[in-house]
Amino acid sequence: MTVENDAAPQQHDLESGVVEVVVANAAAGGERQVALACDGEFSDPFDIADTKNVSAESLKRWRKAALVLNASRRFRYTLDLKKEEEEQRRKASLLFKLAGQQAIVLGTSVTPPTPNGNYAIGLEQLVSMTRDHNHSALRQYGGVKGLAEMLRTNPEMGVVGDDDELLNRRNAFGSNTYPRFLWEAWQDLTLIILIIAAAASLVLGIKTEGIKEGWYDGVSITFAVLLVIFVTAISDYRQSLQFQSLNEEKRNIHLEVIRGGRRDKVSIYNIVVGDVVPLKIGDQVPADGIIISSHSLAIDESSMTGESKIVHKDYRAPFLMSGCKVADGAGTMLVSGVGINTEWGLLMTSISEDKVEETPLQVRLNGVASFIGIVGLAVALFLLLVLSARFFTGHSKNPDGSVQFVRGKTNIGQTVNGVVRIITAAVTIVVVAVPEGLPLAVTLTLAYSMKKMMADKALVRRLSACETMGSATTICSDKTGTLTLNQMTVVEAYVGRNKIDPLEDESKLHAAMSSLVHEGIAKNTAGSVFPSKDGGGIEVSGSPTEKAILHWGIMLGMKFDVVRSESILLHVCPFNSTKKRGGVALRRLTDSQVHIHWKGAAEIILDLCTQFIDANGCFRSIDEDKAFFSEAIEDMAARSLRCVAFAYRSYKTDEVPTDEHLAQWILPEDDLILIAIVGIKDPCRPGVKDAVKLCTEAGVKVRMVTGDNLQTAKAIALECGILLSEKEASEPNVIEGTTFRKLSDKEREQVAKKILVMGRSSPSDKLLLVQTLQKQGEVVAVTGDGTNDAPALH
Ligand SMILES: Nc1ncnc2c1ncn2[C@@H]1O[C@H](COP(=O)(O)OP(=O)(O)OP(=O)(O)O)[C@@H](O)[C@H]1O
Ligand SMILES: [Ca+2]
Repeated sequence: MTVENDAAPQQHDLESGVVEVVVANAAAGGERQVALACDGEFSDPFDIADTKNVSAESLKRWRKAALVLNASRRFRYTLDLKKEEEEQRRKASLLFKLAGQQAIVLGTSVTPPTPNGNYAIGLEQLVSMTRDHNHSALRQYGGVKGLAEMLRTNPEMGVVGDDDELLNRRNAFGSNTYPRFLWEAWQDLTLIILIIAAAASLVLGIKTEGIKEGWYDGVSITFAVLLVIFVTAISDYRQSLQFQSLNEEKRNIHLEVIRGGRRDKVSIYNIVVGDVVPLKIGDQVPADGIIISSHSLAIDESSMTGESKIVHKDYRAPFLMSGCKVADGAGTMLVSGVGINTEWGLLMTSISEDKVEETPLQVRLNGVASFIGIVGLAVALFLLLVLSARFFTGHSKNPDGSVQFVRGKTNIGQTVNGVVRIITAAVTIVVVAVPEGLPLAVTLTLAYSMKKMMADKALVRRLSACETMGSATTICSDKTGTLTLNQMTVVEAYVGRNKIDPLEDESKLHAAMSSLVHEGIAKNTAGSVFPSKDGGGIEVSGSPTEKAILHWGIMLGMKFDVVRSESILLHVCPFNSTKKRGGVALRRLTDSQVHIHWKGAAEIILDLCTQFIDANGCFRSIDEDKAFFSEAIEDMAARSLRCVAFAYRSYKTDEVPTDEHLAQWILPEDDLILIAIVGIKDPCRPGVKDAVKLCTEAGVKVRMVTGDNLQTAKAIALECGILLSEKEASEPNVIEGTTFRKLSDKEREQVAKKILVMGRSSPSDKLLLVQTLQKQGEVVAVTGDGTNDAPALH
């Protein structure tokens, strides 16, 4: 699913932080989706935790099947998710090792490349190099550059990307899909007991009462059993179909690739070998590949290795594995393996899925049903023993008073009849005791509610979420993208002390000044500007905030490609939600000067500035004017604008770290010179006010927890009814993340309940609030669309 998010680098956040109920927003054309989570398991679509029932022996037994009946439905009293997850990770890492050994058998020696159709390298060589992380092979193929050449792709422009070429690549190297298997199982103790009982009744009935009368019991039990089996099977089958389509949807991540110099959004299934894919924090590595360029790139490989370990990747460790997450930094990769040819694909085909999950209520009811069944069985056995003992010791009498069994006198036929009567009584108890319909009723109810929610365009990933969500007492919602539309436009801008009005009017700016503005916008961005497909206009990619800023740059007359080519990037410190700023270091080609540009939350950047540039292009100390800038920011924020500031500093060329130390360079952020401040409008989502009101009336308290400026948050909260009046908008109802963080545990508990708006919160502040509320017995729902919401959602 595509999630547009403002917090810069997250596009597939949902995949990184999933999430119980996913509500697709119909109004936004299904493009935007909001995730709700309630206290549950944190897994992702590519997560090993999705898979169950893996064992070495059962590996062999997996069959492809569409019909999924739930295995071991009866004897699970609790959902031990933690343990399950651990187990799966263990199994996954085992498989991973096995796969590794397999690869070794394939041979790690470097085979010279053999041509493959249009390409100078064959599938086998690519696969073995990628899977083994074979550095010497990569070196022999000429590094990532040489490999790109062999694969007929350009590290900057990507593949040409027309349909024919993509098809060729798919034919030569496969496509990025892999077969999935469902774990077929149906085995249900109560039903088995009933089937045996039915058979027994049939035999006994016919034996005691003859064919004509005796079949009633047996056949009616069989009928009941069949009815239950059919209804359960049909509902499970439909449920599994729904889950299948849902999973497909969930896995169908859309991501940016560079094709023909443009940034295209394509489905993960359409990635081909040779594609150049930009990666940023929160993204998932969509296929196996090799790094072309990277800046502080760190990858979370826990989904592959089972150990939760963040690995740093650069030209020294250039191999990326599909299915892993980008934990930090940014980079671009060259795809060298897709689908079944990746480590992940291998794993996926060997692990089955048991998709039908149970809610806690279902598990408990199943437990009760099983328990009653077992008690019934035990009582029946006990009865059987007692009656048999009585019968064979001559204690049971016929209605006429005669003893039923006398040793030596009663003939075999009569004895058998007596025993059969006893067994019939026992079987009757079993049949009566087994409450088969109980779990079935719950399954049907849930399936029905799921269907209803689907009709409302809400995908329920975890059935238990419906139950838990129903008892939520409070919602912690993020702002950007959930309460607001995440459609941003710059509506106000200051360059130096000058308010730019109209926004495209650069005429009052000093030339040096506007060149710095252009440099800051075009170089310090994770977004991009490129000609649109039809050739006429231009397109802008990136997070909504980045897009808004780039659009403003274009309005000012910035030529993206020209500005980009005027300097070389030395180092990037990508934006993240904790620091709330991102920076780059660049060397200008004209005068070899090194500039370090920062861009981020306005008041935070302003605090780092010691100077600003005045109308004549001269540097001036900021001391006297700081109040002016602070006021400008406050004023924009109070009108619900998001404020972003630009600043820069120059740096001594000879102090720039050498190439091998460049990756570890911590960009200096003191003594900055303020360039510009912009106010970005992000309108409230229509209907939010009513939704908040509905929640409040239902007794669910809505709180806003946002990474944005407190004033902006306050203004939006007033707009959408989370804050009812200005009067309410004071501490502790409205609080900054840092203030909340610094409180003692005790104070925090007192404050947490009162918080309605929390601004400038880091991802861990969001989590802290949720945990504090949970500690007080609240059932907390979390909504969010960004990686900054992931810990709290989890
Ligand atoms: N690409 C960016 N570059 C620099 N600064 C940014 C960028 N995007 C956002 N900011 C700044 O960081 C702040 C956003 O922080 P964060 O990502 O934690 O919150 P968010 O996801 O936008 O909001 P919410 O938590 O409500 O969804 C903004 O107020 C803005 O000033
Ligand atoms: Ca958000």
